[in-house]
Amino acid sequence: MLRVGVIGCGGMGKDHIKRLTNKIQGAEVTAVSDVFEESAKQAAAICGAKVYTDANELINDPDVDAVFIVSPGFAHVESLLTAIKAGKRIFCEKPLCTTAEDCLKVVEAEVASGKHLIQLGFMRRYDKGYMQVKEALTSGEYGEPLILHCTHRNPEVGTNYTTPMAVHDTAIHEIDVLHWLVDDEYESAQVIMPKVTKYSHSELKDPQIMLLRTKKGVCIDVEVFVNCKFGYDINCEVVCEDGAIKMPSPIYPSIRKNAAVSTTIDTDCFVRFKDAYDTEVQDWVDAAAEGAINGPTAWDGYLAAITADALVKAQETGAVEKINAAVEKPEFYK
Ligand SMILES: NC(=O)C1=CN([C@@H]2O[C@H](COP(=O)(O)OP(=O)(O)OC[C@H]3O[C@@H](n4cnc5c(N)ncnc54)[C@H](O)[C@@H]3O)[C@@H](O)[C@H]2O)C=CC1
Ligand SMILES: O=C1[C@H](O)[C@H](O)[C@@H](O)[C@H](O)[C@H]1O
Repeated sequence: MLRVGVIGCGGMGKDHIKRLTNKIQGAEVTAVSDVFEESAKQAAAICGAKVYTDANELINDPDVDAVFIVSPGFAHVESLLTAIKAGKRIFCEKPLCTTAEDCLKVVEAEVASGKHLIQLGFMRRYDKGYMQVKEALTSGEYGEPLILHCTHRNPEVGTNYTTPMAVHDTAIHEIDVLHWLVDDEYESAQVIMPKVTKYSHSELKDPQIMLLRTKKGVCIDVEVFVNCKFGYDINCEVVCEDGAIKMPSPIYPSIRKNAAVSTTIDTDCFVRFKDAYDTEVQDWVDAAAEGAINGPTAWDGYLAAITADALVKAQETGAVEKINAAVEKPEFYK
């Protein structure tokens, strides 16, 4: 039984604790940590785990074999470096870190440890819809991908949510999954700012249109609209030489009533990607027995971060910004 310590007991943290406690085979939560003790106590009530307010103490607890990092992105780097030093297996929620510089520190530390320790929570690679699109692309039946049209729509966000977060907190999912889909790397980034919705606030330009070009010339547009109000609406269409592949939306009944037809749109990621979270976490637990990592790695997190940094710069300049890795991909990740 893999004994897991969870750092960060907020919305995602509690969702993963319930998952690890009630759904996942081969793991149990033995410790939880949060800087707000009450949050940790609430989480401990779910799983009967030990309560910490210091993440480093949890990481070094001998009853913790593996660490789940679900604190805010800015807090990931310290926990990652501490857990690598302690030789613990790690599942880190996205983003790996909020800057490419910090991601590189983590990559270098993991490589130096000589052990594959980190899986990153880019769960869309485990989503059935994205996997079906990738299967269609890999079949070769539709020729080369040319253009991708995507949306990432949230019903609403809080006043702590700022313009750069649309990139490193939200679009980071598209940044990772889309280059994986088309099996290519990014070359440049640009951001176009439409008229701001009345539902936004002074620190957030919303919506945004993010444009990415890959090294093979595939052009991608991602509409990020985090105050769309109508639902949690994730779409992806790949236009190819011999056809267009549209990712299926979640299936709900079509209701006819009062001379109208309606269906359901999810309202958050926890429902929309529930199966993907379950699959990625089970994969991480199962791989623990072999000391392997099958899912996205810290290097994937670094690649996402250099693209995110370019998009954040493009938010400010409005220009097309180049995307370049500071280092070659280490053999360790090949
Ligand atoms: N994969 C996905 O689709 C999603 C991923 N996430 C990720 O999960 C992480 C947490 O996000 P949320 O739960 O939405 O945030 P949240 O703000 O609801 O919860 C964060 C929790 O971490 C605690 N915290 C802050 N600093 C800490 C530290 N140094 N050590 C321990 N706990 C600390 C806070 O007190 C809070 O309880 C983020 O990295 C976020 O990007 C969040 C939602 C969806
Ligand atoms: O990771 C997530 C969620 O998956 C949502 O899609 C985003 O909109 C949110 O900002 C982010 O925390």
